[in-house]
Amino acid sequence: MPEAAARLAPMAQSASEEPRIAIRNLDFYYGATKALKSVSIDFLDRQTTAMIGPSGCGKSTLLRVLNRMYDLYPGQRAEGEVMLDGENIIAPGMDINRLRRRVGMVFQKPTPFPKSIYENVAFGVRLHERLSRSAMDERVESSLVRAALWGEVKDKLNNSALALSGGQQQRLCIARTIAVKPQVILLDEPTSALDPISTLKIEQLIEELKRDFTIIIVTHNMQQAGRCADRVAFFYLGEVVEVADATQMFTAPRERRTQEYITGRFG
Ligand SMILES: Nc1ncnc2c1ncn2[C@@H]1O[C@H](COP(=O)(O)OP(=O)(O)OP(=O)(O)O)[C@@H](O)[C@H]1O
Repeated sequence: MPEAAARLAPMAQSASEEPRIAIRNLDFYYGATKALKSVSIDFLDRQTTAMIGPSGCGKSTLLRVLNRMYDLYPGQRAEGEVMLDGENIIAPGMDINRLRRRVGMVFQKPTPFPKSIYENVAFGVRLHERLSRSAMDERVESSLVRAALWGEVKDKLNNSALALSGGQQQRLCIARTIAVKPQVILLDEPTSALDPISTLKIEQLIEELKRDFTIIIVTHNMQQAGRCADRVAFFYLGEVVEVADATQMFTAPRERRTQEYITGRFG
């Protein structure tokens, strides 16, 4: 790991069987529509879990619960337990700013701010921490190094982020996310708008980042789930049908519906 990246890494331990997030009996409603039905699942620390399933099965809804994005919309509500390090994050009274610092999100389409490359990374850090100029420079550099973008942008940090390619913009969004030192990173189909080379770079990045973060990725791409994930969860009609190690999921799924989905018989 390059020196700047090592400075950002909170710890270097092997993957753990400890759940970072433990969800029990989670129901989610869009008004009268029940989009998640009694979902129970653990997301393990320093592992990548892929959520797969046909369109409309509730994958994005679960991501939206994990950083309480639904809070902004009247009529949307979650019931049950979503424990992050022992704290129920869907309970009233949860500090949403603190939660969003702990749970970062990268969206399907790259969403850089219309600001410089430097400011894109520094902006979120300033919301949470007061750093000296040199400490901020160091944070920006280490985040860009970890997002495998530093070499491409180090001489143009003051240029607009919007002038970067789509793949570079997505890595910048990952740098922006890790700069605030979250515990969990949510990725909602992060490569669906990217070319194969950029996709490969993001997948390599995910592999590297899981040493320090709990990663949850939604993908429609079975090969991607196979390449990136330690564990895979199959969702269908708002329910978790099966959670298994990636190898087992793709070679010997327990449930008939999982097998039908991963072999392309529906979805
Ligand atoms: N804003 C909304 N209002 C009402 N219903 C919604 C809303 N967003 C999603 N839903 C419904 O909730 C269910 C789950 O949707 P969700 O977007 O979580 O599925 P998904 O598995 O992520 O699908 P996709 O793979 O197509 O992104 C679907 O039945 C969908 O129609």
